[in-house]
Amino acid sequence: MPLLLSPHAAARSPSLRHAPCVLLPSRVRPLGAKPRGVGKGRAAVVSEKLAAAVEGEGRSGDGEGERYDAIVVGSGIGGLVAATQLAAKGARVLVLEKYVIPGGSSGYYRRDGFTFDVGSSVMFGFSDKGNLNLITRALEAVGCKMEVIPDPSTVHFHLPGDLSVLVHREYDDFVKELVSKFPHEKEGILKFYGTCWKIFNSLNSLELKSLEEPLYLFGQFFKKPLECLTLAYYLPQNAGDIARKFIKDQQLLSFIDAECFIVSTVNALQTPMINASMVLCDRHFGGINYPVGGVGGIAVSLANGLVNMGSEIRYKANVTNVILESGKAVGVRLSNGKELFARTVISNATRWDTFGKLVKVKELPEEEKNFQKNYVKAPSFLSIHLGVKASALPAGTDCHHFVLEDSWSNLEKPYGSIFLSIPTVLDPSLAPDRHHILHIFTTASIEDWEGLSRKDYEQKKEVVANEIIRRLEKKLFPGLEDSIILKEVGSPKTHRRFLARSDGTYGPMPRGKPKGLLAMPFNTTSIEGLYCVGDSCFPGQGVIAVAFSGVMCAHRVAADIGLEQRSPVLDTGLLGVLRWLRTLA
Ligand SMILES: NC(=O)c1ccc[n+]([C@@H]2O[C@H](COP(=O)([O-])OP(=O)(O)OC[C@H]3O[C@@H](n4cnc5c(N)ncnc54)[C@H](O)[C@@H]3O)[C@@H](O)[C@H]2O)c1
Ligand SMILES: CC(C)=CCC/C(C)=C/C=C/C(C)=C/C=C/C(C)=C/C=C/C=C(C)/C=C/C=C(C)/C=C/C=C(\C)CCC=C(C)C
Repeated sequence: MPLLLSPHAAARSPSLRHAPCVLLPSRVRPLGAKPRGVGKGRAAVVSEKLAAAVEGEGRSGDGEGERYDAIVVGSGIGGLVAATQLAAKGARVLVLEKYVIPGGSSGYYRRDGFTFDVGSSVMFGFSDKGNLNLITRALEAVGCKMEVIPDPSTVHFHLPGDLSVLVHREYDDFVKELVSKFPHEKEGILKFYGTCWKIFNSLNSLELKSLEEPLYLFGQFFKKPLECLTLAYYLPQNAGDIARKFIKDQQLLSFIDAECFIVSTVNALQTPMINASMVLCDRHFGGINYPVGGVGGIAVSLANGLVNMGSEIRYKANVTNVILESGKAVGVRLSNGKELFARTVISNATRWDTFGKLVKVKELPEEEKNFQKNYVKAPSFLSIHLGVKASALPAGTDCHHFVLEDSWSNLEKPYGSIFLSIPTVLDPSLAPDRHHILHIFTTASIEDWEGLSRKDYEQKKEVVANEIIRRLEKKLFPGLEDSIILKEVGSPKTHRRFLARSDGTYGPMPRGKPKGLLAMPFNTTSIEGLYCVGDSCFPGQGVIAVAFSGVMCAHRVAADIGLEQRSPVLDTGLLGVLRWLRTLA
């Protein structure tokens, strides 16, 4: 019978708590490591170090009295990339994670032989070419390489009016498929996606570092003037406006809305053109690649790499305050009262949590008021993890699906559209033999789940999840319900609690129609020594997006603590101009 347990409860059991050190890393090959079974592999050594860190036996005891170069609050991909990039530049970093394993919404949990990804299984940036393979590069920076499985089809869209579009890995196949559905819009299709390629190629030609660091930024303008000007031109623009220049067919425009919605939780008119171009092209350029062993392996590898480079990560370390001295961030206080000090503090909590909870100031800084004027918390989501008998899926089933059955007007409504990933199509090792994982999620807001008794809450999870499963059974997989052997449902409250995200939010979304990415804050904050990283920083939601925010943050922090070149005069000028530009949005 279905189990209704918190999906994250698994990681609290002592045996599973050690799982990432023993099992996931066995699928992670540090660069140059000996094959397994030849001596004591480096992976094993790294794993032991992580185990020690998890147990609180890291290199420097409890760390009280020490002063780090940077303390990172939170070990989401944004926080881990910032931490590992800094460690690779020679900084001494301490990562403090409230939960028991790394990864945040890119974590994992195991149950009854199934390895579930907590969040998305659609991985961009994991190829071996170009400059935008930021996940591959982040791992390489700490000496790791993960084996990946190429996904032959990015997403299979099942849309109103029985419109079915499969996004093939090969761009030409995708265009052929789309043109076959909208032959009268062939030219518009080529022009819209062609514009995306122009932007993507510009992005991919740059060496990606902090856009808040003038020596780098001006250097890039000098080396790649056309590409930088192209990006500057599209920075304040949105995908929906560009699409409307070339395309008239309303259904095709709605398809582009759905394309944008799955990466930004808003329609195309609200999705920055640069972000849309990034995902609509990288899926064909580098392709979508799934890490063998599950998405959770990325965070475990980064945490391993961090420890291996002489820095630290501590779990069950709940930061309650950023300590300010004369208006400067100098350290953090934990819920157990311990204080830890550093030259800089980097928060991977959302900006709402950072400035709503961790930083105790009388008034919200202007910069944050501006952020909250432009962005609201996107709804949270309802997630359903299923273990099913393989017989439920027809042969050749694609890995990722997006389902919106009846009306385009439901696209952005709570429970309106359904995201579905079946990672076992690519990596069968995630489930017992002859079984699959179905990870289903749909947007839902926290208000809908508050104020219920325990019994009503559990009942509601069961009712809402069953309705979503019924819809999938009707649209895609007849007999699905009878094939379920394991079911776990997470509500917005689950996500708020276990991901430590305000209202369980999926990320920031524009309050109205944004000026592209112009209003999105970078990593510095109005508090000296305090930086933010993650999806409430430029360029927003997405694992690869937060990885970029981590790279940018590490570069800016490294310059500020003297590990990279800087010019204080140019810094003041550029940061002032960027602050002013944000107020124009
Ligand atoms: N929002 C979601 O639920 C969700 C789902 C799927 C994928 N994703 C992807 O992941 C991205 C988010 O990555 P991210 O790097 O911004 O961060 P994240 O939210 O994934 O991770 C933040 C980490 O910080 C920890 N944390 C927060 N407050 C803390 C505190 N006070 N003390 C100690 N630890 C604390 C959390 O436990 C969590 O592990 C999203 O943009 C999205 O693409 C998100
Ligand atoms: C500095 C100024 C003002 C001007 C200078 C001009 C200049 C040089 C600008 C440079 C800009 C740069 C470098 C911008 C870089 C932008 C990048 C790298 C953006 C990346 C965006 C990535 C995104 C948005 C990725 C999103 C991915 C997501 C959300 C994936 C998840 C998918 C799902 C949740 C869907 C699951 C789907 C199914 C169907 C199951």
